[in-house]
Amino acid sequence: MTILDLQRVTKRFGDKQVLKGLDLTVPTGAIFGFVGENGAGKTTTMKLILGLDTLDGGQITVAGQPVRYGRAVANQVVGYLPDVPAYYGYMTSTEYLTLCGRLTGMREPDLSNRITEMLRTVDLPQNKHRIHGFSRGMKQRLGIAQALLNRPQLLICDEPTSALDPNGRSEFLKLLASLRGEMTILFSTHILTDVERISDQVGILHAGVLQVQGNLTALKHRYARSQVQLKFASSAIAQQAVAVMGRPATQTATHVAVPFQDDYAATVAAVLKALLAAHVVPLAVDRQETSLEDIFREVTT
Ligand SMILES: Nc1ncnc2c1ncn2[C@@H]1O[C@H](COP(=O)(O)OP(=O)(O)OP(=O)(O)O)[C@@H](O)[C@H]1O
Repeated sequence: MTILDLQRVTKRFGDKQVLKGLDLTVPTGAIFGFVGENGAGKTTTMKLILGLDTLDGGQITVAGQPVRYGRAVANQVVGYLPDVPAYYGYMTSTEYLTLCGRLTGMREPDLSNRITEMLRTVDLPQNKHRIHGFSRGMKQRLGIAQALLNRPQLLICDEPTSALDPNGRSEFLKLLASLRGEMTILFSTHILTDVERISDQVGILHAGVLQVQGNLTALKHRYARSQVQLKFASSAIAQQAVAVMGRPATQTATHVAVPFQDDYAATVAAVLKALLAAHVVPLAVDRQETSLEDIFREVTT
């Protein structure tokens, strides 16, 4: 089942063609990490999904319903957390959520019950504190409470962790992960380790199209690069190691990566033999795993 489907979507601002025929499919129930360089068009794509901007070409459907600019049909099933949520700072979180709920047609007593439930979900106290005194992390959590108020099937978050410190990020990711199974989540980010931590699906936007999309584990398998990684005490020793190895190797500061075809053990044995013969001793030897960052670099450069 697919909750979100973009087909051949194009979008231009002036003479800049941002989206050039974007196809994107998000399976129901996925946590989808949407990544791309600055200016790749992630926010633009999210605004198009929300019907907040006009499509130049192509089509978007959310839960089987076509999205049209300015029409909120699809928005009844979508919750949105913008990159910089705007609040009325003089309100308390309960007052703010009450306003949001009323604007979307929620009524008492469902609204009050839902607000209590959502504040508990995002771990915010139901008290008289005004939003202007909230930390960035608390504001992001309030943003999620607002986005979830209307029981969306699809939650869209635009760079939700970029302004948070490591603890705030970790808590926020746990909150998103705790929603798994209740809804589908599409979130954009530059922090690839965040995607690796909670996403099962990933899409990499580059040059106006999705260069790669799919299950993260399958992608890592597909892009797996077989390399032995060696660590040395200094860059000078690493450089010396490359010189005595007699095989292709890439040095990055104190590390040297040696590609191999099939046999990890045989490669390590041959490399160590050459190094020890020259009295060059590595501090560590490891098999390099493919990270999302490796895949990102490969498809965007
Ligand atoms: N309303 C607009 N008018 C003109 N240009 C725009 C508009 N909105 C976006 N752009 C341009 O479209 C391109 C894509 O912007 P967008 O914000 O979608 O990228 P992004 O991938 O979200 O970037 P970032 O990661 O930096 O937030 C950028 O070059 C941006 O300057």
